[in-house]
Amino acid sequence: METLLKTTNLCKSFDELEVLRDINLAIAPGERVALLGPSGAGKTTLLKILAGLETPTSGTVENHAQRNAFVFQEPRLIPWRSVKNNLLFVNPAGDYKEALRSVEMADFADYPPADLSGGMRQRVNLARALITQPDLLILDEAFHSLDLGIKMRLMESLNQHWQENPFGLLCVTHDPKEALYLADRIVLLSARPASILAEIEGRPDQQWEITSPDFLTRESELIQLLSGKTQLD
Ligand SMILES: Nc1ncnc2c1ncn2[C@@H]1O[C@H](COP(=O)(O)OP(=O)(O)OP(=O)(O)O)[C@@H](O)[C@H]1O
Repeated sequence: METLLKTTNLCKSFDELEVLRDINLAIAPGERVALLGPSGAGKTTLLKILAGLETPTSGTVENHAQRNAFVFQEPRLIPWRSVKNNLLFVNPAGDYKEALRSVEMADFADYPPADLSGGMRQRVNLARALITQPDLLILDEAFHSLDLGIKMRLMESLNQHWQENPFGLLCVTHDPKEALYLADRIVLLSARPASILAEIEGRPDQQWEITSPDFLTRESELIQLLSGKTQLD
């Protein structure tokens, strides 16, 4: 299998605190993977290692992506630039209008980030990642404080972007709905120290509807699995 991103026996401890244990994760070009795990398990730490913001205690990361885009939990917009100029800063030739439209922020191009709500800043953060046309997009709870309606529409929009130009996606979430909707494959993590418990199928095809009986059945199975009511095979 051609690999876009691969971790081998990745381990991380902060002094005595063991956070990641032997994470072996591989993502192929154009593949979408969700990391689903309990709060405090070590998911953000894993993404920070992938972004080069933390060093692993042991193990390796291979990243073959040409253009990586990271969306971290807290928006990291440049405060003195308008929304539009935050996007043009990362890609001066990019279509900022289209990027803002896809996150329903087209009317706010000239706003400074300080005049937006937290959820709006999160959406601009996502637009800023999309405008770089990444071949690897890494999302850390990118939709966490958004209401269900906008969350669904943004996930649909992300899906559209992917269909037009498939990119590798690694998204970290607590939300089974998000994992099932966005990802082809779901990696379940244990509580800290995070290790991989299981890998299960996510979205089966492009026709997958979030309100279909099939989706709801899978969602409830996943919730049971996460709450420990079902044994993994
Ligand atoms: N720089 C650091 N120094 C010491 N401990 C840290 C550091 N960064 C994270 N930790 C600890 O590592 C553990 C995992 O944190 P992390 O943020 O990776 O979890 P998470 O799975 O992303 O959580 P959540 O889903 O709640 O965001 C926590 O116990 C946290 O306190």
